[in-house]
Amino acid sequence: MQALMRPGGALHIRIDGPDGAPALLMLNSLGTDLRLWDGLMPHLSGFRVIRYDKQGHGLSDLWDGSTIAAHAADAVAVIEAAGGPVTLVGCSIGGLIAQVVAAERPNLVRALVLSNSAAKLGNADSWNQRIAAVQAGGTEAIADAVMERWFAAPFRASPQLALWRNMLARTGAPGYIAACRALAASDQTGATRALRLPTLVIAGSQDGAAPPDLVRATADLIAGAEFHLIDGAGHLPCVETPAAMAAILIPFLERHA
Ligand SMILES: O=C(O)CC1=CCC(=O)O1
Repeated sequence: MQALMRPGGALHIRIDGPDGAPALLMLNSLGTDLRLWDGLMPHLSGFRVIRYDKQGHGLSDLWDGSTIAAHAADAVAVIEAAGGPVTLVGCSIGGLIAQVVAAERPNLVRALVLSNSAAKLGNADSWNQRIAAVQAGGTEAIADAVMERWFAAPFRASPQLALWRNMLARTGAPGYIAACRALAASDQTGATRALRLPTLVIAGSQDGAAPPDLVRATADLIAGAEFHLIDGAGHLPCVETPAAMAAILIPFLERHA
């Protein structure tokens, strides 16, 4: 296991793939850890894949995770520790963090992939309601409702659902709440409209958290961005439909990473 020390604590990071291969930095969604990408990894053998647990998630400490800027600073530290420019692949809040890194540190970013993400996700009221529910009952209290947003019905009927539900329900309330506060306060619309780098945007037709129209509206902000809809996928296509996601992702990475 590998740790990256930050001023406030340790980030759990993992790097797979050959040194010298084009580097990808994977940025996880809310309530998940770096295992989010396990299903996609067999498709990414030609790349150096850098993953980490964001603050308050997985094995990483929590010290300052209540702003997107703090999470973006962690992502920049991971890129610098890994030695240089990467393609960012962010899912949901991970895509929001990616947009901030791309806007503020363009020299560190070759290309941008936003999966099931947007320049603004949800609104302050909905995040504050979620924070109140987690304060009252922990992440267990919201787990069933979140599974409905994460996955389409066929995946929810599979045995794997229990494991993803456990991942969420075992995420500590402080880290989860901090990330919700970051989401409540974040709107990247202006900065994302100014992005000028190769960008791929992916949506899932069954996504209950970042519906396709919202995701497409963010693609429309970025000059030249490619938009793809995965039919039948929910909020986490890297889990639910990794082969379909790879069929979109790999040609883009071969051109731009
Ligand atoms: O938990 C959800 O509803 C889905 C989600 C929103 C932001 C994120 O990262 O995941």
